[in-house]
Amino acid sequence: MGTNGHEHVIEVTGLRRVYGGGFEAVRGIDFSVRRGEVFALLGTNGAGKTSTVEVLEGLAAPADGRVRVLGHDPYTERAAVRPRTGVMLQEGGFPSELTVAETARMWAGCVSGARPPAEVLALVGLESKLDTRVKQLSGGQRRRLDLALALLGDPEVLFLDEPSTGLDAEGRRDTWELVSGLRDAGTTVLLTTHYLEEAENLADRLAIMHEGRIAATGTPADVTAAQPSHISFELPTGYFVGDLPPLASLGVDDHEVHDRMVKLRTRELQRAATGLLVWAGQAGVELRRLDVRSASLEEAFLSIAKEVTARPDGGPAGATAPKTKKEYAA
Ligand SMILES: Nc1ncnc2c1ncn2[C@@H]1O[C@H](COP(=O)(O)OP(=O)(O)OP(=O)(O)O)[C@@H](O)[C@H]1O
Repeated sequence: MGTNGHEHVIEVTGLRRVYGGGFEAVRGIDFSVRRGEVFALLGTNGAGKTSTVEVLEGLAAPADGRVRVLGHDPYTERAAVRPRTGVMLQEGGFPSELTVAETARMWAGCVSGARPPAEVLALVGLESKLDTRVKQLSGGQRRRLDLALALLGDPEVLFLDEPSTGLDAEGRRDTWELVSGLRDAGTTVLLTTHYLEEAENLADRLAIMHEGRIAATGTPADVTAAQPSHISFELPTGYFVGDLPPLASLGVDDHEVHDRMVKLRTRELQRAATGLLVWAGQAGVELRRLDVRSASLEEAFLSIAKEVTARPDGGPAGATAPKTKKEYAA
């Protein structure tokens, strides 16, 4: 697709990434991100999110497949892509003796047409820490500094690897507001996160990665719609489950009963809830502790994660179990 109008500014086709020891961390994935969209990559630990984002950032070459950022190959055409993108790595490393203001000035020196450092530091709420040495910042404040530096070049595309890890609830909200504001101003954002609430709040579209593949993708609503909803209530006194209308006829997939609490799972929430309430109205009974709930992104995520654990080998599809990042670093 072209690079004007509603173009895809990030395009990933058949991407594979294989590490030195032969471990295939990314096993052929496809997705694209449109201009001005926030796209979230979610996944279990070791799913391959960072391995994917590093290729998009031009830090590593794919073993196979095609990746384009703003119409360019980010690895071989780094010079064309880098000035138009902002990158917040999972672990930013700064000289710890420099102050916040010095760090931002130093970074600005490496960016052509950089925004005034004080401006981006104010955007992330670090204006009162300008003279504080980096080593004296809290973990959350360092993440904010990371984000400020990613914004210095006023990027068209922003890569954020776990931007709110280590932030307190307020800091996380501030980051969400900042990212929403950037999106409203036309910035395309690709972020990885472990916070499902963050993806639900921020992402226009998302992909859930699992063992190097994309297990589910779409808008948060699309992804949750694929999961069953739940209805629970207490069986009225004197009634048995068999007294309820035939559950299959209400679109109920399965049910369980514990201590008179009935739990129904259905992909047709309205039909099931209506059938149940009409039955209760006609029978003249009250359904105590009634709870009707659509699936959440968390349920979608957990059901994908559960599929792994339920598999006979209980582990990743590859022959060798992946090592931790620390083991590789050792
Ligand atoms: N340098 C490396 N060499 C070999 N394997 C690696 C290397 N870095 C990561 N891996 C492996 O690749 C897989 C994917 O790692 P990656 O960091 O991309 O996952 P992630 O989804 O970002 O995980 P997390 O949520 O834990 O950050 C993991 O199994 C990891 O152990």
